[in-house]
Amino acid sequence: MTATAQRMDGGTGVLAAESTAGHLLSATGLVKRFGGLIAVDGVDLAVPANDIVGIIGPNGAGKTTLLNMLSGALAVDEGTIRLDGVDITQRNAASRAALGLRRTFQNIRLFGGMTVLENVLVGMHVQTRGWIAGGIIGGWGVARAERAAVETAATVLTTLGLESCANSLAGSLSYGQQRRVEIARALASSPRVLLLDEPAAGLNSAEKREATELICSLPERYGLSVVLVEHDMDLVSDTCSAISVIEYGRPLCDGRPAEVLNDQRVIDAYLGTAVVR
Ligand SMILES: Nc1ncnc2c1ncn2[C@@H]1O[C@H](COP(=O)(O)OP(=O)(O)OP(=O)(O)O)[C@@H](O)[C@H]1O
Repeated sequence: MTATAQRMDGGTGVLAAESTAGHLLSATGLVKRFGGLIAVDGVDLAVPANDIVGIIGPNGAGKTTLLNMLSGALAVDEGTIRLDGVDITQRNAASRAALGLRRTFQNIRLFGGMTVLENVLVGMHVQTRGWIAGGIIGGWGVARAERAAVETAATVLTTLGLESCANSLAGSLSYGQQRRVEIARALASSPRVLLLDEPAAGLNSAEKREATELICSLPERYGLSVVLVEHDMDLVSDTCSAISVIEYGRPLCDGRPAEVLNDQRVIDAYLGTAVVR
């Protein structure tokens, strides 16, 4: 059974506005205003452990704003975000990252003039600082902590099929490989929840298939949950066990992919035609 098939058959996630308790990541009543514009208006989210949930909606619906609030890049105007039951609403992005909430960006943000390995190590700095401090206190020495970080980064690159690119400049890689490096960079710090903002944007169909396989494999391989914002409905329906739809910042509906992607409200607001599966 492929990773995709496993998700389609075995996903247990339920994204339910009425029940966010007991989930790894949950948000209730999130609101974000930009002046007079309400970009996110009362959105709830419930992400079970080891699951993949999707957030879809038309351009400008508020999906990236929602991810920015979850990651801590944007302050929340109203609402509460909890990670494993702990209220993280007032914590900044670095603090949330240290607790295991990591993200990738819609626009690739690699350092093109640095190697792939260096990019991954930079992304691990929140954790490596801890390792280095622990190393000094425990008598390890900085060099050993740094070696451990390099080994972890190299292992993630190998797992993602990027070992042969480790010493290449990130800017010299194909678009698909760069997106993969972004995910590797987030994975190297052992996140508990990974927020992916349009990971298939700009990919060709072969790269999209690879991205689908990779995303499907993440919960089992890394013991994490994924929140996926994406416009590619094949990727969404092949990876997510539950989808939430937002329109004009407000929740439109949520449920399993087959239900949501054939819901007339979603077809009218966003898809145009049903996605029959
Ligand atoms: N920093 C900001 N200042 C003012 N308005 C903003 C800001 N960021 C987003 N917006 C507005 O908030 C609304 C939601 O934007 P957002 O980028 O979250 O939508 P989206 O669903 O991610 O869109 P897309 O699918 O095109 O990426 C839009 O009307 C956008 O113009």
